[in-house]
Amino acid sequence: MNNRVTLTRFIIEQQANVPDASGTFTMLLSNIVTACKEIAQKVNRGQLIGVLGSAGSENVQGEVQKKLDIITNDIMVNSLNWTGHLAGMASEENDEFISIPPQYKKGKYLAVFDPLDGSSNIDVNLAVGTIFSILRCREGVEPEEGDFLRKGTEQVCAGFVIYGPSTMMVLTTGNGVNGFTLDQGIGEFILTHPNMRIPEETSEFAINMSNQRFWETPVQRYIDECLQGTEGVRGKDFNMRWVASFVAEAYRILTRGGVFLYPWDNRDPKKPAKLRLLYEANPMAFIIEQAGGLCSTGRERILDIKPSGVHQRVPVILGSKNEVQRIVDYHLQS
Ligand SMILES: O=P(O)(O)OC[C@H]1O[C@](O)(COP(=O)(O)O)[C@@H](O)[C@@H]1O
Ligand SMILES: [Mg+2]
Ligand SMILES: [Mg+2]
Repeated sequence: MNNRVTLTRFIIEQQANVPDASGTFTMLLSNIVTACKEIAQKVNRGQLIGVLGSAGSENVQGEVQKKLDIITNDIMVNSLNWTGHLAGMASEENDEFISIPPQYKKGKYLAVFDPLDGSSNIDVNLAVGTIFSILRCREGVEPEEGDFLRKGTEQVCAGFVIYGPSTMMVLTTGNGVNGFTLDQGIGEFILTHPNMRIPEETSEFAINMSNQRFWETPVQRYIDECLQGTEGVRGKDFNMRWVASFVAEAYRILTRGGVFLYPWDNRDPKKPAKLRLLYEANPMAFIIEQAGGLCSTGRERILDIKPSGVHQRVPVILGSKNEVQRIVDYHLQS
């Protein structure tokens, strides 16, 4: 007998425990899974199908778009807009939120996503990913921007897919975190990492050190103390990693602990933070907290922030509980 648990079976079994579940959410998630499998195929075939390189355009955030940023966004939008489960969508790659075409029914959920995270890594063949979050919406109506501006605590589901040596999906619906590996042979995600937990202690940090001179004092202090190793107040040596792919950093932390910082900095006064709240920080914060970690701006829990805009950016400090708490304490003391 085959005891492998597919993602589809996992979701259906979880929904069976929810009274009055209509199956809508299960079907929505299944559509996201299909989109991510298609993206995995494109990423994997790379230049064989001519998808690498720049598209020569800019997105709303003034970032140069890669061809794959656009291709993956189209895949997500076109896989989800017809299903009848969504009232609308918002994406990193679209200035305004995305309406459901008039010929299709509007549903009771909103999907927000970063279709290709870490896209600067695509041309150098390093891991990239897709991040998504599902929110509730007033049913059957054309949403307004305000419908998207919900606190992270209100997320119904958050997940990310990492297109690495293996393609994996990490998912939470607020009941722990589970990891699934895509079995290319049968085209199904299989539960391989049940109940992922982040160790509370760590001696590994991830930060873009090239921004050091722009950080605030609490972050300077924390990193200085890590670098002093056994000779400093921490009394132990730290290791450093920086993949420049949020999904890869988060996955590493879920697997072996660690702390990730993309903190506030004063490099560009118009852009004091890099990561976007709705479709990067919030879904990751939900996952990290569900796995026993913490996620903060340094001054505020990410999941408690009331969003002010669909593309709002926030400082992000996440990972092993005791380490994030230490950095938050340094902010409180400053
Ligand atoms: O290039 P930097 O400044 O190190 O920033 C890397 C960060 O930017 C991101 O690539 C932003 O995501 P996008 O690629 O979706 O814009 C994160 O994945 C990563 O953590
Ligand atoms: Mg991103
Ligand atoms: Mg992106």
